[in-house]
Amino acid sequence: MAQLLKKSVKLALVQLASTADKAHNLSHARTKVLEATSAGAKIVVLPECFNSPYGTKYFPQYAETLLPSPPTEKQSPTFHALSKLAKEANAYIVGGSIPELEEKTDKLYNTSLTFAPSGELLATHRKVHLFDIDIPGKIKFRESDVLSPGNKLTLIDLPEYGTIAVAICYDIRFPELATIAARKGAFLLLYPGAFNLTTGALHWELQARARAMDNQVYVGLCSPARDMQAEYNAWGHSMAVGPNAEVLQELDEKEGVVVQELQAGRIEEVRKGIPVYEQRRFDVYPDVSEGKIKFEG
Ligand SMILES: NC(=O)CC(=O)C(=O)O
Repeated sequence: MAQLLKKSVKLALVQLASTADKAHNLSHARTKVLEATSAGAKIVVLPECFNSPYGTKYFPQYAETLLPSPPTEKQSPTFHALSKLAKEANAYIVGGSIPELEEKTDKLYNTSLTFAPSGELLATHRKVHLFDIDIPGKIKFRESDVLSPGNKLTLIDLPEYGTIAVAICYDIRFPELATIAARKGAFLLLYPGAFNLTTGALHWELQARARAMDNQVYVGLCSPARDMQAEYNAWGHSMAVGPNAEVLQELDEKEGVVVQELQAGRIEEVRKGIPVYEQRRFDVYPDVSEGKIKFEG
């Protein structure tokens, strides 16, 4: 059987310290991405809301318009900055996420853009599951007060390496997405995400390792660096997890870059050792990757 990851590749998770200044954030992202690609990374991931503060009141203020595609420089400076950077860095860039305004409907989304080394936009993922939680005395957050949810799963073919899946933060809590992506052949699940001091301590590593373990694939989580002056304090701890659910590398809460080699053949080795892939009982329960699944917007 063909290997899911066709050849070994270095993945970079760029944990950025972002500010309220979008232009600064974009140029800082460029510096850190080039640092990662100088270390050999060919797939580079940025954090959720990497060019703005994270919070419902900021989404309208920082939103960019992506449709019709390609947008003008004025409609989306981030689209153009990332496209140019992918070309300059000669790498795939999974551009974390940005607030998006769809002008036609006046709806806002939390959206991730992935670019090829040619600078071409390969895929757009709008966060499917909105982050609405209320843990008394700890944290209340309601993305749905201002955002609308995306309506599709996002699988992206990187011709030299194989298929990756991109989803955003709270999406990781819904294992169906990960399972469908893995059964459709993804070797890597990527989640730009900004957990916080409450949920990060509880679930960040657990979610990453669980998605890797359930599916025997690589998982990458990329957070903003923690800023205790900001209203929302991100957890940090960007991490790369292997197909045996082992944490391969993890940052602390400060700015930093993980560069991790993903090994061709490792997924198959893990699946051979613990062959749950062949032991599933779809005669007893349904296969969630079968049936009606939306991949197109
Ligand atoms: N910020 C998120 O979308 C999700 C999160 O913080 C959590 O699931 O916890």
